Order: sequence, then C-alpha cells, then structure tokens
Amino acid sequence: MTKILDFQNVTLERGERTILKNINWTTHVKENWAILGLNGAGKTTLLKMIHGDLWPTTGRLEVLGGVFGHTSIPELQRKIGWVSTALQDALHVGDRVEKIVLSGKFASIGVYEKYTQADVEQAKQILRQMGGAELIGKRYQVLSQGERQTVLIARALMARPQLLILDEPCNGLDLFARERLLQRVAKLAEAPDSPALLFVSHYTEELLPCFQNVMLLRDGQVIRQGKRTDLLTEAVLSDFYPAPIQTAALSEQRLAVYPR
Ligand SMILES: Nc1ncnc2c1ncn2[C@@H]1O[C@H](COP(=O)(O)OP(=O)(O)OP(=O)(O)O)[C@@H](O)[C@H]1O
Repeated sequence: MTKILDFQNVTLERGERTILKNINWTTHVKENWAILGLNGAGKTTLLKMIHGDLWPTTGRLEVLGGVFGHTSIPELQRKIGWVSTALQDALHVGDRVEKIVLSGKFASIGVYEKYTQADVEQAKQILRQMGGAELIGKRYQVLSQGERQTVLIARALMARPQLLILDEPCNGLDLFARERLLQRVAKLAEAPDSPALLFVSHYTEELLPCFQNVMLLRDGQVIRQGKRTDLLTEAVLSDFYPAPIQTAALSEQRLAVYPR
C-alpha cells in the first residue's frame, strides 16, 4: 500500500533538549490516524516536521513519497492541508467565506492569483459538502468558532490535498458545536476521495471511529501506536497518562477519560 508518512528513527533536538525521540511510524493511503497527547507531548512539533517546517536532527523522514533532503518542500506543502486555530489569526477576516475557501487553492492567505468562476463554484460546492451551505456570502469575521473551523477545513480541501492535518480542531468549541464539527469530519472521512486524515487532540472522546489508528505520544516519544480498538482502553490509557484515570464508554465506540 502507498505510504503517506514514514518516520524512521526520527529525532529532533533543540539546543540541549530532545523534543522528539526515535520516532518510528508509518501510515498509508486510506488510513486515518489520531495523535493523542497531553500539553507539551510534542504533537505540534511532529506536525511541523510533517509539513516540512522543521527537519529531523537525525533519522529519515519520508512524506507523500518525498524524502526530506531530496524533495522540494514547497511542492510537498501544496499536497498537505493544515487546519489549526492558529491559522485564523493570519486570515483576511473581512473576506467573504467563499473567498477564504478559494484562497486554499493557491495555498495563500488572500486571493492574489487569477481565479475562474469554476473555482468559485468549487469553493461553494466544498462548503456545501462540509455542511456549510448557509455560510456562503457571510463575512468570515461574523462566524462562530465552529463555523470558522468548517470554513478552514473547506479551505484546506480546495487544494485537493493528499493529507489533511486537523490540529486540535475542536479547541474553543462548545459541546454541540464540537459534535457538529466531528460529524462533518466523519462525513468527510466516508467520501471516496477523502484525503488521509491526521487528527490531533488532547481528548479521547474526540477520536471518532473513522480514526481507525491511534498514536499515543508522551514526552516526545511514541508510547503506543496501532488500532484504536486495542489502544483506547482503560488499561492502556492508565499506563499512558501520568496520573490515575477513569474511563466512560460513549456511543459510537468513543471513550471519555477523566482524572480519578
Ligand atoms: N524551538 C524550541 N526550542 C526548545 N523547546 C521547544 C521548541 N519547540 C518546542 N519546544 C518544547 O518541546 C515540547 C513539545 O512542544 P509541542 O508544542 O510540540 O507540544 P504539544 O504536544 O503540541 O503541546 P500542546 O498540546 O500544549 O500544544 C514542549 O516542552 C516545548 O516547550
């Protein structure tokens, strides 16, 4: 099966600190992964590495068939969609929603390049597919946080990425907005042309069944990786977290974890 990511003994050092330690991790087309980790586990650093913003200090990293050191990073970045709340600060928030989505085609913040009516229609179509039809025509700055996240996912999809990174997309969402967003993600995952999804979170209950594979990251190290059914258990998570926990089974094979 075609590989999406291939980390072989990847380490990242900054000064005296080793931020990521001996990461060995391979993902393939049609696999959706979730990375679970507490604050400071190294999740963002790992994502920045996948996106070519940081390079391994040692080890070999291959992303979408390109080996770091032998591949064009700008070309690689065009194949990766990245949704994070940090991106919101950089957007032209006065733009209408469809223009924000359209900017994803050019991997730019605003739209500076020539676009066609077909591009605009495509942007609207993606918004509709993401359940955001009612957002068309609105200015981004008036949207709620949940609506903004939907727009950012649509924006990332505009470039038809092979890999879509969802970096803590539920941050700042209330209970119901979070469920709406997660259901949109689940629908996206079901689409035959969906990119491989990589979902990063602090919370087990956000890990939908469409994330068949899970990585548990702690202190820059992969503690466990594998099938969600094997890893999202009280026994495994009790070993993973640094303090006692209790779990509660939710619907759709989801699991909530609380400190004991
Ligand atoms: N450039 C850097 N120099 C030194 N330390 C760094 C650097 N970048 C990150 N770190 C440290 O590496 C660790 C991992 O950071 P990272 O932001 O990747 O964690 P995270 O899992 O994304 O955390 P959070 O969930 O809080 O966003 C942290 O302790 C952070 O302080």
